[in-house]
Amino acid sequence: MSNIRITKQFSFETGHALYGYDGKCKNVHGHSYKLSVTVFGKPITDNNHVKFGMVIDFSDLKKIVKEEIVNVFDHATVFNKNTPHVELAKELENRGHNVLLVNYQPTSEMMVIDFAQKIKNRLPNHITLHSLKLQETDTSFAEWYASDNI
Ligand SMILES: Nc1nc2c(c(=O)[nH]1)N=C([C@H](O)[C@H](O)COP(=O)(O)OP(=O)(O)OP(=O)(O)O)CN2
Ligand SMILES: [Zn+2]
Repeated sequence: MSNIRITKQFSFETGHALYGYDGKCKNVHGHSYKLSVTVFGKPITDNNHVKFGMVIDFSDLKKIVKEEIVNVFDHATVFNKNTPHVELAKELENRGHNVLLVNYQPTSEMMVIDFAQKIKNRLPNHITLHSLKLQETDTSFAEWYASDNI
């Protein structure tokens, strides 16, 4: 049986600020992120299996990505907890805002690395994460490929 790649796309609205950055993105601002998740494996050949013909049910992939990423990042503002932005984050949190402190600078590159690890940890053994594409704006995106990270 052939290996087949399948992709599911997600979107979420997230705020962030790049502490120490030398451009406008040092300011708190937000993006309508688009995330494409591609996995590969062999379609199930057992015709008695409820998932017959599927590599992984799109719904099962959706559940993983929603729980690990979309539900966590959507309408949250992400700050690097290793910067003075932690003070701002605490203030916002105290005022009831949805704040996410991460251990990295929240660029698209670093976010996509984080997302890859989180998704890999949740995939069944017979399914491999092939790639992620995280689109920050219409013209800017970062990609993670398993083949680039062997
Ligand atoms: N390598 C990276 N560069 C930048 C990132 C990033 O995550 N990785 N992030 C930002 C800002 O957060 C923001 O995304 C602005 O990006 P940019 O593409 O410059 O946005 P514009 O609105 O100027 O896009 P145009 O379509 O060119 O108008 C900055 N850099
Ligand atoms: Zn930005």
